[in-house]
Amino acid sequence: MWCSRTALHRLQRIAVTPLNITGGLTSNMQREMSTLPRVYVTRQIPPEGLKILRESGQVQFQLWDSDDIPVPRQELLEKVKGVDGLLCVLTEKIDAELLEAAGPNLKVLSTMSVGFDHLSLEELKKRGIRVGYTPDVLTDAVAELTVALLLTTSRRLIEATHEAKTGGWGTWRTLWLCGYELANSTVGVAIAERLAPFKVKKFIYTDVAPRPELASIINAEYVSLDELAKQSDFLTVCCALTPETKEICNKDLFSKMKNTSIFINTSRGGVVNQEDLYEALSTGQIAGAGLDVTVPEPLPTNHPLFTLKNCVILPHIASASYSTRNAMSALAANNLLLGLRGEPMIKELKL
Ligand SMILES: O=C(O)[C@H](O)CO
Repeated sequence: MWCSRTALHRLQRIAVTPLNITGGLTSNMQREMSTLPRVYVTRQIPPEGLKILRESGQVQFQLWDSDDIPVPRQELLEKVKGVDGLLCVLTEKIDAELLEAAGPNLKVLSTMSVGFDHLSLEELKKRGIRVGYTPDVLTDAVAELTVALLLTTSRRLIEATHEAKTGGWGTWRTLWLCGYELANSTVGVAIAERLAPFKVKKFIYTDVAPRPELASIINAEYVSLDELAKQSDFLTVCCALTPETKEICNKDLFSKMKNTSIFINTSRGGVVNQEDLYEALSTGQIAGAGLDVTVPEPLPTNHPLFTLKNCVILPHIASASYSTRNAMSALAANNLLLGLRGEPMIKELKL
């Protein structure tokens, strides 16, 4: 079903169901719609984004009308043929095969994500396709979840509720289910503002270069990755997955961490070598890990990491609040429309 605002408004008057839209169109309406840029949306995105697309009057779009399963690859390759714009989520691999299938009309790709490791940037650049993405609008939700995951892991909340529910709760014991406190700790982070009230002693961070404007807000010290590993009581990872950061959290890094340290990852599973992490957790090299992201996703339920009491695993929900997902959806829709109009996007990746 291809939708545009004008056609929809007129159709409301003749009260047909959406599925009958194409059949109910007059030839004028069909002509009007057929001149609009065609867009394929690979997921049933949250309502704010869909509303923007629908009411823009600027595009006709078709969508994979489900949030429960991703569009099958074969279907996607068919649907993108000849489109001018594509709005995708992080489950779609946008590579040479897909761009070939889409053909030369494709001028704009908009992903409803801050991460872009599912996009082949080189192939997009080669074809002059502009790329929109959704940074910033999810920062609060991700920071909140990171704090929740950090506290859940360090204070062993999953183990504790399990014990309470399954009869493990005997007498009050002096060291039972003890964890690690944020108070007086050193935290290597990008969520520092959220953690400041917990009386953290020191914030440290690493990046390709110091970021004094940001660091000064929270009084964080720039250190090397080695120092970050050595000093952090809580180490949180929030970098993009790129060839440079692939498996940057590996045996070498874990071996430098204190065995009382907690490792948190809310970025991409690919920045961690999971075998090395399993080793570090099971041998007591580090105290615990909280992961919102893994390789693969979903992580098979028989994966060794699930057997560890000191590993808390969430199903990639860091940005999952209603308001944030709607904001991401709206930003992705607006990026797409601006791109198709040849205007600067609100958030555009520099290729
Ligand atoms: O890349 C993103 O936008 C996030 O991982 C989604 O939660």
